Amino acid sequence: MKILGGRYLTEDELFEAGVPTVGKGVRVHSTAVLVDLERMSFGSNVRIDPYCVISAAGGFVRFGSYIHIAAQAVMMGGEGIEMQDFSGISQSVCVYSVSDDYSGETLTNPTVPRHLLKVKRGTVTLGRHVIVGSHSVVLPGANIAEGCAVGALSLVNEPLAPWGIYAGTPARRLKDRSRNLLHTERQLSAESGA
Ligand SMILES: CC(=O)SCCNC(=O)CCNC(=O)[C@H](O)C(C)(C)COP(=O)(O)OP(=O)(O)OC[C@H]1O[C@@H](n2cnc3c(N)ncnc32)[C@H](O)[C@@H]1OP(=O)(O)O
Repeated sequence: MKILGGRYLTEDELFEAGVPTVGKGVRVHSTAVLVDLERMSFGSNVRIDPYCVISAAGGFVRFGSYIHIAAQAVMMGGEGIEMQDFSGISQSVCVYSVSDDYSGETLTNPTVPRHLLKVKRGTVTLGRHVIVGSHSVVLPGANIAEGCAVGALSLVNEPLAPWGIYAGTPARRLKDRSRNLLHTERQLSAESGA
């Protein structure tokens, strides 16, 4: 496939740049901005598309295997973000493990000295087989359990129970999600000899 504009960096380049743990088949687009590589880890078959911004500063960002981060996604891992195997976020999804306090009790934004801020913090885990639709926002502590799908333009502000299809602002459970994909996962394992 010919691509005009940027290129995908490989796992070897990431390792040389300082990521301590990188599996096989990892591709990170050269326009993506990754902050604090030493606090990141990558399983195998991870793809990060153009213009993503991913920060592990002060926390961590951990990617399992078969992970897709679509273009222009933002991940703020100051408290810690984990994406488990086969999870993915679509274009322009924002995942925050830290957020300013919007109540008006304190000043906000990172130009202000830290001791005058009251930042909300909470690790975020996207469980196995989670997919989050385009332009959604995931707030600190809003863990998304295994097997969930989140619709486009949703706000996830609290933990979601497993194997549901959720959507809306705030996200509500629409229905259960099929588990047939687990058969396909077994097929993939068989085909790849894993
Ligand atoms: C890397 C990539 O993946 S790139 C592609 C990115 N793709 C996306 O972002 C697509 C995400 N998909 C969606 O948002 C879908 O609408 C889904 C998965 C949430 C639901 O799809 P379906 O299961 O077909 O449900 P359906 O369209 O029947 O909708 C069910 C109800 O939820 C509502 N609904 C569907 N999607 C949303 C949404 N994103 N936000 C709010 N409400 C929604 C529908 O209006 C409908 O409401 P009603 O029962 O009152 O009429």
